[in-house]
Amino acid sequence: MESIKVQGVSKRFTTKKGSVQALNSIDLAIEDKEFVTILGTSGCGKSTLLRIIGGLETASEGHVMCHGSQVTGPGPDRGMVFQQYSLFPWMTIQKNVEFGLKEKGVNKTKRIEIAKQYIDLVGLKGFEDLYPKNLSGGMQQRTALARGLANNPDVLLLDEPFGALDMQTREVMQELLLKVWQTSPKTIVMVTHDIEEAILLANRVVVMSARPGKIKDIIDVDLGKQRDYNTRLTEKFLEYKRQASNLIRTESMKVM
Ligand SMILES: Nc1ncnc2c1ncn2[C@@H]1O[C@H](COP(=O)(O)OP(=O)(O)OP(=O)(O)O)[C@@H](O)[C@H]1O
Repeated sequence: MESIKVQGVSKRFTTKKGSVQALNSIDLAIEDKEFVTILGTSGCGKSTLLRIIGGLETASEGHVMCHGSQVTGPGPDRGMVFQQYSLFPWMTIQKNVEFGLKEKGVNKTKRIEIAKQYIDLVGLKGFEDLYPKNLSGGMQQRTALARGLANNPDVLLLDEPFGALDMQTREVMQELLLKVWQTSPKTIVMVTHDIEEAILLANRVVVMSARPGKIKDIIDVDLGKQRDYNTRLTEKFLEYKRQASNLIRTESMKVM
């Protein structure tokens, strides 16, 4: 069953300084419980595409369907996690993770239980009563991920969620996300400019061309579901990396 269907989506931004064609005729169908990563050079329109799927931005042409309904704005069926973790600074970690559940009307006992479960999953047990400012960037990002997961949306949209993290924390978070997807699969669409991350996590990598963003190629990643850090060292992984790197290099040359 299709989860997301992007049909003929183009986007032009008009500002005082002129207009920018960010996306050009994007067609993309994402199956239920797929993990799709969107890879491309800086400025090719990755975030714009994700924001249109999330309903935070409108398409100039075309539309997006989510489980058969046209996307006209943000909705609880699509959760988003951004690079800037956008936590509420006046709320504790526990309250931040509970926030979406409260909005959905989940009763107090249940939401405390669910929030604790996800705080535990992202390795923040014991930090529940602290405020975001008391945590490192990596811990804040883990909180944002826990909040996104706790809401249990049908579709999780991730915009460079690990972009600001140091390499080691980033790898831990990638494995964590893989574990979550392996144990409770859901549709995930993630924007990244990290080729290895895109391959390690996804079952399909969408490679975009330089602006105006179009889909240049889609790589089917056949690495099985049980992946971990060592998967990066396999021949198959390196072959996907070669393929994606060549596509990206061609596009980067066009920009320069
Ligand atoms: N709100 C906006 N107003 C005007 N132009 C915009 C707006 N948002 C994005 N753009 C432009 O649209 C193009 C695509 O931007 P977008 O952020 O989607 O690219 P990206 O691939 O996510 O880039 P990066 O990898 O650098 O984050 C860029 O040229 C950007 O400057």
